Amino acid sequence: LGLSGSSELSPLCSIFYLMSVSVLERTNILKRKFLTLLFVKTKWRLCCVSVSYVERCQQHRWRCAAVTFTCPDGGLCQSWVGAIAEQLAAITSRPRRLLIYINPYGGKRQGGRVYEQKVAPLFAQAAISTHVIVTEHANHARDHLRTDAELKKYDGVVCVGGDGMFSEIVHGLIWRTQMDSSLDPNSPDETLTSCSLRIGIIPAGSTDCICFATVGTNDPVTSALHIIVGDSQPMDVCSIHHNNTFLRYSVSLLGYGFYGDVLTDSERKRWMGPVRYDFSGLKMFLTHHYYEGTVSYLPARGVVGTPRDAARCRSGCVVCQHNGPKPSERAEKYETDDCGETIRGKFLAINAASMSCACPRSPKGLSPAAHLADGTTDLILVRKCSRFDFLRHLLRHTNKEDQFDLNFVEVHRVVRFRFMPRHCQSDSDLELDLLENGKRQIFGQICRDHPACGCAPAYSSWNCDGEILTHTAIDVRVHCRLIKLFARGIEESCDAHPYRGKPKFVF
Ligand SMILES: Nc1ncnc2c1ncn2[C@@H]1O[C@H](COP(=O)(O)OP(=O)(O)OP(=O)(O)O)[C@@H](O)[C@H]1O
Ligand SMILES: CCCCCCCCCCCCC/C=C/[C@@H](O)[C@H](CO)NC(=O)CCCCC
Ligand SMILES: [Ca+2]
Repeated sequence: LGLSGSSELSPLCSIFYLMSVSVLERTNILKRKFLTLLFVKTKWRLCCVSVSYVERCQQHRWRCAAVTFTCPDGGLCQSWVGAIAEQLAAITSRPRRLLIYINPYGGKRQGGRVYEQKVAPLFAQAAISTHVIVTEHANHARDHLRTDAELKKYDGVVCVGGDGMFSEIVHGLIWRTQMDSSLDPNSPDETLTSCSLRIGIIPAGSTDCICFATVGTNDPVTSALHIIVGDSQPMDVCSIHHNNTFLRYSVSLLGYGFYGDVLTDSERKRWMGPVRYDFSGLKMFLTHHYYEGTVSYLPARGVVGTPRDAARCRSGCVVCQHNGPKPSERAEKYETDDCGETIRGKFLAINAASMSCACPRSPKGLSPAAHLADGTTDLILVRKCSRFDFLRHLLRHTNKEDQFDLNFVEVHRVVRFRFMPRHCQSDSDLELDLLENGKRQIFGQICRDHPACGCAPAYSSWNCDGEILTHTAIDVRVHCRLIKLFARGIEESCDAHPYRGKPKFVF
């Protein structure tokens, strides 16, 4: 059966479960329509073994397929089943028990249906036991993971929802892990402990950028299959602090200015569903606000790769392997005053992308050459420019042109950065600010909504993986490979893959 050695990437594709391996007696076969043909063709008393496996399809999608082997001898058939069962039991990376959180209100509100119809049957066939919690309010999953969940009982945690739901799981798990290690999450210099439980994402949100950028598609069945085969993909996480107080973690986009404003505006339009981002995106593009401030950053040293590379982070990425955490280096403390480079200016957007942030809206992402697990984030600064130029920059996220090849855009690969909005910078600035704010408090809302008056707000908000941050002055630090996903990174072009399409069986 081609099961000898590691079956993970055999020409049979990944034979991934045994639950559906069944020995069917003649009477059963008669009842099953799909096997009628088999029965008709065969004259002997018949035994069958059905083996399910993963088949690669187009655009990084995976599907479950099955092949049925027939055998005239019941004893031989049982020994096949025994041999396959032994091979599967030897694969320890596959999860047996999962804790699952479903957000019934994410994206198009289809999370519950998607799970019941597409995912639960696969988990059942794969003999994975599940404990399912349908969340009742925001932060339900995070708080349950922080304190109540009996994590020892599980091999992984799965969220059914979007990036916001994933963020809840990340916050719950990281917090719990640091508490168990007696670490202080409020200290930005703490070397955090990596979470041992892997996280699975069944995409059912509006952007689903973490799923898209780690799997290559937003497809619940594909994600379920990556969980079942026990894939593992480490991921960087940024911690965000304000005055030595922990605010949040970020794994994808941390954006001030344009993306912060889009998020703030779109939250008021949640009832629209995913299309809210298009409305708010257009509105904020027309509003064209810029923000003043100072960005200081520590460039990533001794790493391979730059944000302008043509190479992409793909399954088994050598850049991630090379740059992964090295005990002495990653424990290094950066002195508070040593913040490498400083840039002061007027920005339409300040974005930090810890991974590509590829999503259906932008298939190559905000920073196409960013890496999932290299311990760095790409800091993208878009300076004040004309609407026309900003549109050129934005549109380049959706085509093959380089969005960084513009004189008002710069990008740096960093391990830590800080942002200080201009009006927070000094006492004299603060006085000026108070004076200006007096006017703005009266006109603030009007000015946000009526840009024609020419009075722009002084502050934007940070969009942290789709959540709004409460502070503008922040200190951001990358923690290399703090979490792991049930994923393997995007595989090289599926169409060129030797195992794509119908597998060939050698008997
Ligand atoms: N039962 C619930 N009721 C209300 N809100 C919830 C519930 N469960 C989770 N949430 C919150 O809903 C928010 C959005 O959910 P989710 O991320 O699943 O979808 P989305 O925002 O549409 O997608 P995306 O994040 O991909 O743009 C999350 O921030 C989460 O905290
Ligand atoms: C006027 C022409 C505009 C063309 C713009 C195309 C640019 C698209 C880039 C998309 C980058 C998405 C980054 C992902 C961020 C997620 O962590 C976050 C949570 O789901 N989503 C958003 O904030 C939602 C952000 C949606 C932004 C539109
Ligand atoms: Ca990274």
